[in-house]
Amino acid sequence: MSDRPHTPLLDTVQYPADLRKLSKDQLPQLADELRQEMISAVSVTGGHLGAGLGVVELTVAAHYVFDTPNDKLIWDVGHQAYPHKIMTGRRDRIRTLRQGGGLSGFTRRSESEYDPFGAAHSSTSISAALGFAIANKLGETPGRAIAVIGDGALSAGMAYEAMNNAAAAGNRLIVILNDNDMSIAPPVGSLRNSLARLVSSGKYLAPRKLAQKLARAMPEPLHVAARKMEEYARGMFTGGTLFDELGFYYVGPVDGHDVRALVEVLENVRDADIGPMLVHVVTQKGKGYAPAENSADKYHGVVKFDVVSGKQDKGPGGGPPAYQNVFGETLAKLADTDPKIVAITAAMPSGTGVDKFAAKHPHRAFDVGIAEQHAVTFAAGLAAQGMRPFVAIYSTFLQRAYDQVVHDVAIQNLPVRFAMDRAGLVGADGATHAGSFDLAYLCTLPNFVVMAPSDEAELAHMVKTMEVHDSGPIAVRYPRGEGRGVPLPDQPQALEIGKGRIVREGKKVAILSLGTRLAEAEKAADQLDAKGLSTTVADLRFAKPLDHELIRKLMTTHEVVVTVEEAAVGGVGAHVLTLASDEGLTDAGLKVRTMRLPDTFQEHDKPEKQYDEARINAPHIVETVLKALRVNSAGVEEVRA
Ligand SMILES: Cc1ncc(C[n+]2csc(CCOP(=O)(O)OP(=O)(O)O)c2C)c(N)n1
Ligand SMILES: CC(=O)[C@@H](O)[C@H](O)COP(=O)(O)O
Ligand SMILES: [Mg+2]
Repeated sequence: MSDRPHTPLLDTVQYPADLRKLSKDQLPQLADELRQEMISAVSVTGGHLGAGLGVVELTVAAHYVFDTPNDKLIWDVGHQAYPHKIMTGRRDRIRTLRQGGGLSGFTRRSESEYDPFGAAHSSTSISAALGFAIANKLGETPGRAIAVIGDGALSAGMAYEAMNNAAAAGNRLIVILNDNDMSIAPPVGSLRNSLARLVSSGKYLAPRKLAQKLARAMPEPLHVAARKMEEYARGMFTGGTLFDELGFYYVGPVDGHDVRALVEVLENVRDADIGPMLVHVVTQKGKGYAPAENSADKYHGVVKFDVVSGKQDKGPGGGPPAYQNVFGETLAKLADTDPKIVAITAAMPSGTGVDKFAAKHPHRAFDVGIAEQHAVTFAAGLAAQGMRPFVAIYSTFLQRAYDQVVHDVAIQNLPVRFAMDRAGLVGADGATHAGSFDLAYLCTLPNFVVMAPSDEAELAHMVKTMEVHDSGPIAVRYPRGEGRGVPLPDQPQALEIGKGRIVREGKKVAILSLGTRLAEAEKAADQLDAKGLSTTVADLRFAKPLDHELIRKLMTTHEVVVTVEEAAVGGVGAHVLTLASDEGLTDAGLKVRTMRLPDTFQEHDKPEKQYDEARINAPHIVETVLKALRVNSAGVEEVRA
């Protein structure tokens, strides 16, 4: 059921200016209607549901109290910003979320003036907000910057780097910590315990008490007056929190679902002039929608679903396994007999398949939180001490740890194993999550081995290859989603490093494929053969080291060589061209064409459409070959001028 809810009050609010005309007593009803509208919208689009449900009241209160868009409200990650989008002039498009041509699933500067800073990778909000605040200070411009950051995102070092630096912003900077005691999975580490202690009394800070405390913190006359108040000194604010040490005035804990209390607390915070403040708001991920509240992941990310039952439209099931699960299960199996294997995830246990490993080997599985840099150097330390660490990180999130990859792993030639999931285009999450750059950023590093499987069985073999490769760093990249449906090997076999394979042999055209484009390469070869253009298809397997022998042979025996990969320029095509140039293979007139992702940040859409737009599907391979040969689509050679 996706019927639209009845929302009389919400219908009067298109922008925050409309919201500010309402009385505080009307806000709970508005929040209820906003929540219903969001559930209804996401039921037809899919997307990030639980996080947004948890911040409905916070969204209303923040826009009610602060002067957005002049005050800058910056949502960390942006996956919780759907209620914010509904309240900031985008309700008419909310049912296009994450669809081709529709609204982004995250905040985006190009989408609205109410999105002052784009996001999707976590833990950037405080730094960005500090930038706005300091710019206002230097420009003597009024306006605050408010960063809303989750407890999960607060596990990343960047958040502390920003806080450590924030004093200069004064009261222009406000951090709202949205503590729902959840990341995608339950949060981890000592920080979680520390936050739990702050909320452990079960009592929330009353706005009245906050007003008194803030008065005490203000300059002397007020301070003295406030000290005389009866309720002095026994409030919830304890001082001495980590945040105080970092120069913030800690306010909390505050009930994040009591919209009236939230408004009053934020009004007090807005009006206090005592330096940067951190408001600790306690919320529940999935709040107000029973199926989300009751599910283990709080409906962090969902596909379309039935609103009444909460049942998600996951299809019939029984299809090929997802790459992430092939990785996790293969590694778990190898670890049965290899006590040195350790698996590390940075807050993505299910997304990376590390949960499968953890189920069998809990003491050798580490979720380090959203801390990719730490994950990589932690693995480097493990490797230096003789362990076999596998760091499973989405390709896009590994970008954050590039210096650790170079400095801590590659330069020291340590055998850290990198499992890079979500390589290539990922669909609805769009450009921020596309794994486009890993080949470019890894293949240039001395010491690295870089692989890409063409199907799930190849992935199993590559995991085995990584296990036994103790002489230096090794990485494998594979896409989001299901495999091709090929049988998985009982005993994965280690591949010979730097050796590709011929999948089919021809004479005139050679397609060198890396990764799962192989299926498209084979389709293209069928079509080229049918036109009388006999085509070889090679599965390179290794982007680094390249199979020099294979490539040299194909380049000296074929008329056209086409490379194809699911990665940006600078990947395997670039390295094949470098090899060809180094060896003079193109000197005799060989035609080489490289097919790769375009030099643009592609918009969110269905992956198949994105690949079509990228022009690396079978028809595009055929077209590229025909153009290189100056042959028309009927296979007839064009007369050259
Ligand atoms: C650098 C980075 N690593 C991992 C992720 C994947 N990710 C997105 S949301 C999320 C959980 C964030 O938890 P929290 O900040 O508490 O927000 P909540 O979903 O609980 O509202 C994670 C791990 C990411 N977006 N960015
Ligand atoms: C917001 C975020 O970064 C994650 O929730 C991400 O959207 C998950 O992507 P997958 O669905 O590919 O695991
Ligand atoms: Mg959280």
